[in-house]
Amino acid sequence: MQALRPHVYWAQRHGEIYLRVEISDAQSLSIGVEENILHFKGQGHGAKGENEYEFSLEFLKPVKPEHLCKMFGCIMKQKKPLFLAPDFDRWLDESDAEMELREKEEKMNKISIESRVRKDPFLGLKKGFLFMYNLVQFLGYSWIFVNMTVRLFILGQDSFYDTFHTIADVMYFCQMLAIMEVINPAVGLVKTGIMPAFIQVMGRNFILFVIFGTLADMQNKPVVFFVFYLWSMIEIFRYPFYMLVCIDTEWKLLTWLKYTIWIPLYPLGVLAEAVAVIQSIPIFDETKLLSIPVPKAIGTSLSFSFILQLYLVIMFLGLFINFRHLFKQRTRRFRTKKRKAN
Ligand SMILES: CCCCCCCCCCCCC[C@@H](O)CC(=O)SCCNC(=O)CCNC(=O)[C@H](O)C(C)(C)COP(=O)(O)OP(=O)(O)OC[C@H]1O[C@@H](n2cnc3c(N)ncnc32)[C@H](O)[C@@H]1OP(=O)(O)O
Repeated sequence: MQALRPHVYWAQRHGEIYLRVEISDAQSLSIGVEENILHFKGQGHGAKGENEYEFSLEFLKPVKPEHLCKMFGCIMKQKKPLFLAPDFDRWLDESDAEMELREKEEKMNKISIESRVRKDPFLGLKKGFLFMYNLVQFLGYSWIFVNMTVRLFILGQDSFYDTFHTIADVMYFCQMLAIMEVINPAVGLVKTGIMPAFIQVMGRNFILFVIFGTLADMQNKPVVFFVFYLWSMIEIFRYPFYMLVCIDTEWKLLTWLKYTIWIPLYPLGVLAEAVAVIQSIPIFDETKLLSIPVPKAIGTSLSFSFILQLYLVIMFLGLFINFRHLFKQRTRRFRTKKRKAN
């Protein structure tokens, strides 16, 4: 008895080929691959009633028997045999297939990220700590910003002259606490570089503790107002943004502000700090405060103003490093968001 060919439905997706052989009550099935040829043999109820059915299919490339389902590209070498029909139930056109592949990849990525995240038993504690840290900073800087704004409205320009005496204690507290921003990436609490945080925290603390803190003559200058106001203006957006990060939430407007408002504020902040440094130079020269003693052959002492002139150069280097860092962070943030939206 000559074996008959069954109806075979064929569908191909990116990494898989589906062959559906239309035989019911199939028995004595023998399916195998030799090099690039698939052999099928079986008995059952098919297109010509109860019979033995068999067919062979030649593919373009050899197929390992253990990888029967792992074939790529256009795999059939011969012209489509007459008994082979497309299986539209499983059929995906190219864009569907691509989309399915992308969805699969995204699912796998999500699973791998989730499993990595789940591995950290202290994650809740870390997030709780960061949330509290950001909350305290937010409250501190909000108090500074609101206080300065209210005083500006009530007293006008007069408020410029006693900013330091009204605000300094809270600013000292917030800026001391901000040292955590260097420690956090150092101990792996936040995944970012230490350098930008170090530049910012040390730069600000230098102005606060050395320039304003040690010179009483600097404390009633209007420049204090501008420095403190510019610092607090970014922080009232930055810390609530971080707080939301800690509870896996996002407010789009806040994200946009956090990643955009530094563009005018950072250069203005550095400019205000530079003005403060320049204004302090004659005071340090006059008072000889913090001057460094040198061997008598060279002179009596090295004025601190020399260090300040050096600091002015370092400051613009710091501005350049951090501006570039903030710009990169911004591009990364909005590029990732855009990709997610597409
Ligand atoms: C005596 C020696 C001195 C030596 C130094 C001399 C240098 C002198 C130069 C001084 C120039 C300083 C001038 C400066 O004082 C002027 C001003 O500040 S003016 C006001 C305007 N300022 C700004 O706009 C700056 C704002 N600051 C920042 O954005 C950051 O503080 C900065 C350190 C610059 C960058 O921070 P970071 O690298 O952490 O970037 P991101 O904010 O994007 O965060 C990265 C990821 O980490 C997560 N993260 C970070 N911190 C926290 C936190 N506290 N809680 C929770 N999560 C946190 C964040 O979410 C990011 O993760 P993801 O991307 O997944 O969201």
